[in-house]
Amino acid sequence: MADGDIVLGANQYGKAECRLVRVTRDTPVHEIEDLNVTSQLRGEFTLAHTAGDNSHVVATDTQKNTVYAFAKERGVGSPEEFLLALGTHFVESFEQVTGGRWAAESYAWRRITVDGRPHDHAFVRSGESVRTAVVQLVDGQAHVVSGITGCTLLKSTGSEFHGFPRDRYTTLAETDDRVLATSVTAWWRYTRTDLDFNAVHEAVTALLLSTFASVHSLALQQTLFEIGRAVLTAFPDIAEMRMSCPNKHHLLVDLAPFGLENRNEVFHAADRPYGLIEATVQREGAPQVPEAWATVPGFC
Ligand SMILES: O=c1[nH]c(=O)c2[nH]c(=O)[nH]c2[nH]1
Repeated sequence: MADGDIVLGANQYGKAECRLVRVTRDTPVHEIEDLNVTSQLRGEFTLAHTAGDNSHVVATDTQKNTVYAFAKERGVGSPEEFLLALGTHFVESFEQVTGGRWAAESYAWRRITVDGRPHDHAFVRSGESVRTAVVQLVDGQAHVVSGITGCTLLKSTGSEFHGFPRDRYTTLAETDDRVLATSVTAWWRYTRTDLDFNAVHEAVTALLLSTFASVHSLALQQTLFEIGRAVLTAFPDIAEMRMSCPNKHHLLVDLAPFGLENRNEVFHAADRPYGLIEATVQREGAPQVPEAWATVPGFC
């Protein structure tokens, strides 16, 4: 190959956003699992790009069909297990597939209550956030990163912000009582693939919420770190946690022109611009695994 030749770099391909609803109807009490699954293969696909030779190309249509067939044959169970099964299948079935990325969002439903009783087969979309998972197979190693997105939280007190530097452009008043609101996107990386992912996900989410509520916040940065610290302390199988949180500013409305006092009661919920606070919380000295994060959107 001569210097200056044009060659193919990193690539992956697959079917994005396979919307999958699995109904488990072995008894009159049905269960539903609702996912949006993306499958992307990596491996030896050079000739498909450079010569139009598709002999290695597992069609994206086949990848989509596999998602639905697996839902029938093995069920979902948890998004993480489902994605691990998909990835393992493609790597083991096709020599040219050396790895890939399998991702899912999952949406929660709860039963509709009728006459005080949960209905057998009628549901209402619920959930305060969307659950997310990314499984990657890289050099024979499985990386599992789970998370939540769109989890909107608010504290009406118990939040301060002061002590920041002031220069000629600073107008923000110091405060020892403000509204703190955010929409959490969080990801955490597991060190194992044989966990009860549903149970751990529920427990991590509950701990995230309770820590947000109970930490007396001196800044959103501090709240994020405390959430990460709580999660890593409680779950030894989680190696690190990343969070991306807009600071959804609630601006005190000046009611003085109307002769009214505003004692932290009336706010303008501003939508932009917003502070954007992002942080990783990790165990000191633990090995870094950048390949697990490379395709998780929005993180440095
Ligand atoms: O929690 C906060 N962190 C900041 O960095 C910041 N900056 C700002 O203007 N308000 C806030 N609030």
